Amino acid sequence: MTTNPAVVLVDAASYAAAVEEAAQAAAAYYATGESMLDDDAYDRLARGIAAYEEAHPQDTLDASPTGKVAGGAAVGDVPHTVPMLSLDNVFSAEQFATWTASVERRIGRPVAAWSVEPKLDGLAVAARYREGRLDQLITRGDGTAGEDVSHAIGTVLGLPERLSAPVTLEVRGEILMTDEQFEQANTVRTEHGGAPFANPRNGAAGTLRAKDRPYRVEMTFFAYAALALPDSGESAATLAELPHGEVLTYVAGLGVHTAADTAVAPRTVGTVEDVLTGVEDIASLRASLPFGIDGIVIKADLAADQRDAGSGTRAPRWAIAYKLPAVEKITRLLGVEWNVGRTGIIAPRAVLEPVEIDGSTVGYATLHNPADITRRDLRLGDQVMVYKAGDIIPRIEAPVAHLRTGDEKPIEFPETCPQCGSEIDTSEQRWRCTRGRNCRLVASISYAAGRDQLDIEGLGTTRVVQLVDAGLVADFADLFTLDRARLLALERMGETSTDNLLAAIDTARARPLSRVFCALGVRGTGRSMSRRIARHFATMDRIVAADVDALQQVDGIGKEKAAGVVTELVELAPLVAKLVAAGVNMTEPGATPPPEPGTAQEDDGEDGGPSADLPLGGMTVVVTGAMTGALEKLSRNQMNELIERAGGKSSSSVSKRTSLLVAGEKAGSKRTKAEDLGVRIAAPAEFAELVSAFLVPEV
Ligand SMILES: NC(=O)c1ccc[n+]([C@@H]2O[C@H](COP(=O)([O-])OP(=O)(O)OC[C@H]3O[C@@H](n4cnc5c(N)ncnc54)[C@H](O)[C@@H]3O)[C@@H](O)[C@H]2O)c1
Ligand SMILES: [Zn+2]
Repeated sequence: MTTNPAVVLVDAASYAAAVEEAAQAAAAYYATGESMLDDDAYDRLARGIAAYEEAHPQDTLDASPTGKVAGGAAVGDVPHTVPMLSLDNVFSAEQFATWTASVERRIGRPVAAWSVEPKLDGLAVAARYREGRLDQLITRGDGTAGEDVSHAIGTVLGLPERLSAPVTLEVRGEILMTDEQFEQANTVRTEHGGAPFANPRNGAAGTLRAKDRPYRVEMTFFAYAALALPDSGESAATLAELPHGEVLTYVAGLGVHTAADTAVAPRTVGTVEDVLTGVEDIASLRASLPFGIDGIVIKADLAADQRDAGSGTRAPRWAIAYKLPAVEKITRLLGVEWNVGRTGIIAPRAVLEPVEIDGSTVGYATLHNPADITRRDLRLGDQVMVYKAGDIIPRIEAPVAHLRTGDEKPIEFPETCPQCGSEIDTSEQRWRCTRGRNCRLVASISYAAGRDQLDIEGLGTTRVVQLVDAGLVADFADLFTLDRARLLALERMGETSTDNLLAAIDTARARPLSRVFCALGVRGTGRSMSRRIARHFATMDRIVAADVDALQQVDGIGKEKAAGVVTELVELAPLVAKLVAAGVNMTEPGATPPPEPGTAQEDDGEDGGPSADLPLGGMTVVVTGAMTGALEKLSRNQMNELIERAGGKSSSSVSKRTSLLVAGEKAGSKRTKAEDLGVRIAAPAEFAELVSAFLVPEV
């Protein structure tokens, strides 16, 4: 397990700036939970500060967070009877072994037993019980004194107002929000016009201190220690002598909540090896827990071992936090995509500024449903807290509302199905395309009939929906065998429109292979890639027969894409067979197939391959502005097809590698750029002449 690198501070000025930033962040973090940094960013800053101080001890500033509980930021006026300390950290099994050795050296004997428990990600509080009644709730503060937050008594699950026995003692533990409580809290807050909490920890920090709110939100307490108070009486001796594990059992018996009833219950073990097994167990359960943990705490279990190890000013020497990598980062919400599933469910997905979390780069997060977006008050451009642990799909916890600039924009919801264009059924929380399971079919047929594919005039989405709903087509090959009489029976299909449609479909039967292949909708093969594939293989048979290696011969296809295409083509084989049977053209005019493997390769003496004799052989051509003359009627896609038929490569942007810019009227920035770069520029008429032999009327 590794940690992210520390911030590197190069001089006294950047050190001072870092100290100030850390102090501000910690103050915000402990007061309201509204820090501008995520924990990982804060920890990297704090480590950078500590490293600088180690190299330049004389420069150390008073405000430095190093060695202080709560980074020196928290305050309070209720003294603790025994300091409430922080914990030192280790990040690996090796560091842990080094630490145990140092404890054992200090106490002069092996540690008798270890307790292993979750490091709960909330905030520490001390709950003072007098004769079984909850009397006072105090925060950790700076470790020596904390704030009185007794107003929160009664709002925290697991911290009963009455114990099952009239004992006097102080229970210490963590107050947090479970995932469910967090969701609940943000719902209530946004309903009251408030800003959502960025994550459960901030929610707990903000809620614990808040008074006089018009609503109540619930939190949960987990005890992890108990100690005697001055008037504890005879239980004082018991508490002072019980091993840690038994203290937890004792407080649980009094009715206080501990982690014992969770999947990561505290355990007591004898060896370092068993500790590490426990660490792994807890770490592996992290993603599935209904509350957040940020590590595992390991403690010497026996009171005598703890006493002999003692404590420093910031942390005890008998306990350590085995930190787990940060699973939350702040990043920006760039956009929302709406994807349609197999059954027509329309699911929003957040597009994020890519951020590294726990070793992987996260660029997307789930958003459940539109109501969820509204409820969480997410806006485009928001800084958001993103959570990703283990194999779970990354999710947005909440916007970091205090980082808003005012430039955030509302998220727009689609008005029609983003896949097929039909109406959306918004009656349930999860929106659904009214075409349901047929949505994909409608979309794939509409795509196949589209302008850049088979270009079937008169076959728009509405008509496709009609054909699909009437059960006349189950894939786009069925278009070619439509029955005139059944078409006539449809609503709004008179003789003329029926015959026009059938004629348009018949014309489409003769489209070049590049378009027929494009119509299949294989992932990653849009217009220009389909043309490259069709020109390379010349016939559908060869495309279908191509293996991963053969496909990689096509410009722009890497191993991964090739494998994807091969797999999809296997699935599409029945559709292709149906198209062949329907008499659809399966060859690319003018393309020469690659030599069959095994046959002697003909050497034409040029490395440019077959395209070398063509007028645009080896050239990269960009088209801009309005085409005129012989080229006037050609769409941009058809222009690109023409360029490729004539042996060139079409591109959409001008660069140093552009060989020729075809610039029509109203050519703008591309022309200027070509002039700047000295790229050859041709007018449409000049270009038409150059490629006249390839200017065949489009079939
Ligand atoms: N984002 C920010 O701006 C910001 C600012 C300051 C601190 N922080 C974060 O706070 C952390 C440091 O805070 P810290 O000093 O509170 O220390 P800590 O969270 O690293 O560890 C000590 C605390 O762990 C808690 N704890 C949880 N489970 C426990 C258990 N089973 N037994 C004992 N203790 C347990 C206790 O509250 C204890 O005080 C860092 O992770 C840092 O990233 C963030
Ligand atoms: Zn749809």
